[in-house]
Amino acid sequence: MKLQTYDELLHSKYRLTVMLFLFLNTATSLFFLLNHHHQSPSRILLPTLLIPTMSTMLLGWMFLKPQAKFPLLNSVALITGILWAWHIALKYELIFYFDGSYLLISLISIFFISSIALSDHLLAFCLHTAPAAATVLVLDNGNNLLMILFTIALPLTGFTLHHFMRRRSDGFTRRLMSQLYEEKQTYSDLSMLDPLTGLYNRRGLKNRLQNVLENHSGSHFVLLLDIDHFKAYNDNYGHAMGDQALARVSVAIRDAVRSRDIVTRYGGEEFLVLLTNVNASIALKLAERIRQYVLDLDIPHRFNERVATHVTISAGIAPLFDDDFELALANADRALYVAKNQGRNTILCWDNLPAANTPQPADIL
Ligand SMILES: Nc1nc2c(ncn2[C@@H]2O[C@H](COP(=O)(O)OP(=O)(O)OP(=O)(O)O)[C@@H](O)[C@H]2O)c(=O)[nH]1
Repeated sequence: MKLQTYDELLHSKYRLTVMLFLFLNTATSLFFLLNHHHQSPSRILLPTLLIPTMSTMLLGWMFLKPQAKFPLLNSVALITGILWAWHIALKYELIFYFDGSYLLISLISIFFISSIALSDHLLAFCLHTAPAAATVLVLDNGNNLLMILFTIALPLTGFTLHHFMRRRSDGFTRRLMSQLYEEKQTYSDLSMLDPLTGLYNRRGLKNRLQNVLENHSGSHFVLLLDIDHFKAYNDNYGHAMGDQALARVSVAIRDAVRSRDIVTRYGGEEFLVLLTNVNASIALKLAERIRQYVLDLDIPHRFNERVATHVTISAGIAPLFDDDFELALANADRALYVAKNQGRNTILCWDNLPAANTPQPADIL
């Protein structure tokens, strides 16, 4: 799960909260409307009519446009809270006997809606309950002060504590998510690199190649490079020295090309460079520069028979046509094969191969 999807989850939770809140307000006000006494003046119906009208309109809008920005929960909570307070005040005028129960029941109803729908939204909870609580306190005129204060304080204290606990756990989840995401990113990056040389491995190449091909721009060349007589180097200088030579050759290759070129350790002592957005003559120049840089490393190699007394490389180069990487690779491989046969420390371009030099497996020295 990405951070983005976690945010999406929170967003959809918020949307459901708003919808639940609107639904509960609609249901409660409809209940009051249905239980309306026929002899009561119709003016007391006004707030009870406004609540479901506003709520159903917002609900309908949220259903029809699920991607749209939702109404601010705090504003909706405050408006419905004021309408409920108005409803309580109007209805209180009609009650001729008073034992405090009407005000308490009204207050508990408002707290009931808030507790179910707004448990994760302390501010909206306060905005929705405060107008009714203040109205009840004023209308009660101190007769049931203790009882009303208790009815207000108990849920409020509970919700405040709940809110802070929730914020702590949300913060923890968010930090954990971003740490996991960063670690995943690091492992993903590392899985694309060769540990000995720090160059891309085949997986890294595949990933980068995909990006290059998606951009559809320019012409690209595949350059396949192989260290000459490396088996003899290993056999005579040891595997550890062989590793060192590989690492140094990798640096030389990386230094010789441009930052936009993709340098890969393609096999043991074989490298692949994808020269991007380049024409044939520049591609050849870059390949030649690699050959020279490797030679300039002056890594002694007495067993590089008939080539040089230092480590050298041979390379085959081929253009990437029609995004067909496999074909370009096969052509570069063919050119490399011929370059090896022509004496090594050589760069050969695929379209310059002499016809007679069609490679045969037995030709490899
Ligand atoms: N030190 C070291 N050697 C490696 C590594 N990977 C492959 N090699 C060696 O590279 C050598 C490749 O030898 P070959 O494929 O026979 O080719 P070559 O001797 O370079 O001969 P040509 O390519 O024909 O010039 C083998 O001896 C492998 O053991 C590595 O990571 N470290």
